[in-house]
Amino acid sequence: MRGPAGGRHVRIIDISQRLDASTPLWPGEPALVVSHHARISETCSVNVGAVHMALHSGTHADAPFHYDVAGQSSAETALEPYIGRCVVVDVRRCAGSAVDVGDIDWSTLAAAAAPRVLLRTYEGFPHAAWDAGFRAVSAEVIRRLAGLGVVLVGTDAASLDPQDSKTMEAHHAVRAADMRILEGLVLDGVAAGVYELIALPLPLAGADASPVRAVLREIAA
Ligand SMILES: N[C@@H](CC(=O)c1ccccc1NC=O)C(=O)O
Ligand SMILES: [Zn+2]
Ligand SMILES: [Zn+2]
Repeated sequence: MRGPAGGRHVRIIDISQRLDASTPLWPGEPALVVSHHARISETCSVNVGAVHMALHSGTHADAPFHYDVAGQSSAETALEPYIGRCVVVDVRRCAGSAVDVGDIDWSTLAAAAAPRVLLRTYEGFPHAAWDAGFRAVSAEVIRRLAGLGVVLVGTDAASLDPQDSKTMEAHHAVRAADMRILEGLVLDGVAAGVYELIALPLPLAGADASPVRAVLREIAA
């Protein structure tokens, strides 16, 4: 089938938050501002804008530099982890404050043979307000995923570690296994299963995170 752009028609599921002044922010972070320093008028032929945004707002990729003083910035990190086969795992029934080893069906996960794992914790993404009680991920889950060869872990929560964490155990387990992280995904209505993920960080020099436009493509059966 041919799509509007003339290419083969594949269903693309956008799993990115919309970025505007009401996008929920980590407490104390600066609000997103898109400003315009040129406006179409009699003397100017174009609109031209600039953006000011917190790097851990919206759907984003943490760069290793976020949790490692010697880690790579968004500009330096390889892109391979951010494109390819992934599995969406439904952990909505998880009862604790963090996704634990017992909340995951490991045999189904291993059978998916996907080097990228996205965890769906929310029934519905909290677009209207910051959710301080988001569900973190235990470091043991990260270690188990690393043991299966997973190179990227994503979550619809704001972070892998609890908001008040001082130890950042999940992030450090990610660092130990040199994995990559996506946070703030929107997985509402996304069925558990295997997809192709595309979620590329921008080559922002020195940045500890980058916004991504994260999408899933359905894999033809
Ligand atoms: N750990 C979070 C982000 C984070 O820690 C953070 C983000 C913005 C402002 C402060 C933060 N942490 C600090 O105390 C993350 O996983 O990306
Ligand atoms: Zn982050
Ligand atoms: Zn993080």
